[in-house]
Amino acid sequence: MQKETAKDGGARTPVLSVKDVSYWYGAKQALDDVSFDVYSGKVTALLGPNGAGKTTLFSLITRLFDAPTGRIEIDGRSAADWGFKALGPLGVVFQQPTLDLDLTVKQNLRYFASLRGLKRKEADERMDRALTALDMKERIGERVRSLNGGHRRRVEIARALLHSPKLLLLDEPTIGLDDPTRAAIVRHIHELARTDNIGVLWATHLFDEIEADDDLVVLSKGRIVARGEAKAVVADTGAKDLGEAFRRLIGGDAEEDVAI
Ligand SMILES: Nc1ncnc2c1ncn2[C@@H]1O[C@H](COP(=O)(O)OP(=O)(O)OP(=O)(O)O)[C@@H](O)[C@H]1O
Repeated sequence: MQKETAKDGGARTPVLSVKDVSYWYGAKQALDDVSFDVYSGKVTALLGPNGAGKTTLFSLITRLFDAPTGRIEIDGRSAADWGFKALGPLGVVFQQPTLDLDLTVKQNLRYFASLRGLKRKEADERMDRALTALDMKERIGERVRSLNGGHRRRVEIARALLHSPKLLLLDEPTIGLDDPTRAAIVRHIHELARTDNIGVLWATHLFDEIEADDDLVVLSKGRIVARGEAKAVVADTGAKDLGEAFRRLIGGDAEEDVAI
């Protein structure tokens, strides 16, 4: 597994390591030799326009598909060697919501906790903690149907945190939300990464969701075109901000829906 030297001189081990991964849908290549790492306590933003390959990458990490080439390790374990056990340290929020609208927040979370094998007392404690971190504790008894989009998203994130994952995958979790709600979720996730030492991989096409200290992976047409701390990527391109850096990096692949 690749290691990286931290600023204090110590080696840090990635909680997610993606190495030389390629993927084809028939003759169409969606990912081309993709390699990067995600570290504990940090948000890694996966930035790319529509069609760059972000969802395909998430499908490979979560084992919805098998990677025909390369290796993916979560907390040092590859699913190729460990099967679905390798996914234990993983929490996921997919693009499409998957809550049961007719159940309350509590019922949804309890159901998920039981699938994860958590005992009732432990599940309730963790539920409490995750909902508090996301400012949703007061809504625990409400039916999900009565919540707005932003609050439903927070419940999904709380659910993904119940089993104390070391790695959290978020596939464009703020899609369809208004700006203040987006900003609140971005802030919560960055705080969670720091306080709970979780490695976060955040797929997005919105520059304002990325902080200067975040790690950044820029994906274009299935290939990584830049990788490093966001501020270093901006400095390396000589751009004035991330938006300009991104346009320079992806050139003709820039699309209008990639927003500053
Ligand atoms: N089931 C499929 N069959 C064929 N091609 C596909 C399939 N799914 C995705 N692709 C293609 O693979 C490439 C990567 O798609 P992917 O959905 O991973 O990108 P993305 O960055 O997640 O985009 P979006 O933000 O729109 O979800 C695109 O060119 C897409 O058209």
